Amino acid sequence: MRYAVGTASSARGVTEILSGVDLTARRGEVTVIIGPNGAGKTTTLSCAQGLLRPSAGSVQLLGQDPYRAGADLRARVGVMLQDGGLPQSVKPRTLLTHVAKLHRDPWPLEDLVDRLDLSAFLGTAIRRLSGGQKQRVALAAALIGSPELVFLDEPSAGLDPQSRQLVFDLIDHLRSSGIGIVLTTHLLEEAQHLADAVYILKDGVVVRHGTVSELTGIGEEPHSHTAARRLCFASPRALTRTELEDAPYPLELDSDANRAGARWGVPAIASPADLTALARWWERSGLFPAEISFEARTLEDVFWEVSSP
Ligand SMILES: Nc1ncnc2c1ncn2[C@@H]1O[C@H](COP(=O)(O)OP(=O)(O)OP(=O)(O)O)[C@@H](O)[C@H]1O
Repeated sequence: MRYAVGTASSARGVTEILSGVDLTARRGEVTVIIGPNGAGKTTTLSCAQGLLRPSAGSVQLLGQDPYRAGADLRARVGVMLQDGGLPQSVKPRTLLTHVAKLHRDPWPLEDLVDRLDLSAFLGTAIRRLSGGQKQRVALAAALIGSPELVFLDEPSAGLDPQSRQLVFDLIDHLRSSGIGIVLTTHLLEEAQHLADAVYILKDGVVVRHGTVSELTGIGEEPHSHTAARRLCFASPRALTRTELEDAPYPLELDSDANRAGARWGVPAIASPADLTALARWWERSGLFPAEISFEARTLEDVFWEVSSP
């Protein structure tokens, strides 16, 4: 799909926000969209939900065009927006009970309350709740209708570790119940942990997509000769600025300081030639690493690789 908006600021009067997003989310899977601020994640979700109409391409939501579809389709989809979108003067119990009544087969309220630990503030007006409490109420509101598919825009933003775990457990439960989940997050560790499929968006374009294993080159084919690896080495001494600038690849400092014994990471070693380039740099610098190893690459490594200019 593509999505363009008319603005006064651009030369042609139109700004294209999404210019090549091809995304499929499956039932019983967690599809995670990641990307820097302004990449187009929320816009993608809004088009997928039928809140915005793509200017080109098409969107199918449970087999229908969400922009034209009626209330029947909306009732089958749960949505948690980034800004909550909750009525501020209402109490969570009133809100959830009301929304439940709009659905044929709602999620039992007490079960949702337990899973999201809402009981302590069910009777407090939403405007008086903390940010993390509001997030959990917004998630409950997205789920109370027992949707077949849910869109969650940064569901764990601002949550403390315990609440985040509750949300993870609930997402696992949704997945194992066969519900499709599409979510955005800035927490790459969370994306790596939760995702069945990952889409990396940059400037309105999907620049990479696949399973975590496919993107990081780990997991399914650990001995694949083509998969990039992260190399770590322990430096026998601190590296000088000139040496760092001369390195054939950007180095990441894994230790707390650049000193003797510090560990350094090289994110993507993809071939023996890359190793040779690194060894040549060690030779030029008179460095003989005390230890060299390969590490599994993370989604974060891939993210930095594709988001650097
Ligand atoms: N109605 C609009 N008119 C003009 N520009 C818009 C409009 N809506 C969004 N944009 C721009 O589109 C781009 C993508 O916005 P979007 O909210 O989809 O990004 P995002 O990836 O969700 O960002 P974040 O991580 O900050 O939430 C941004 O540059 C934003 O300023």
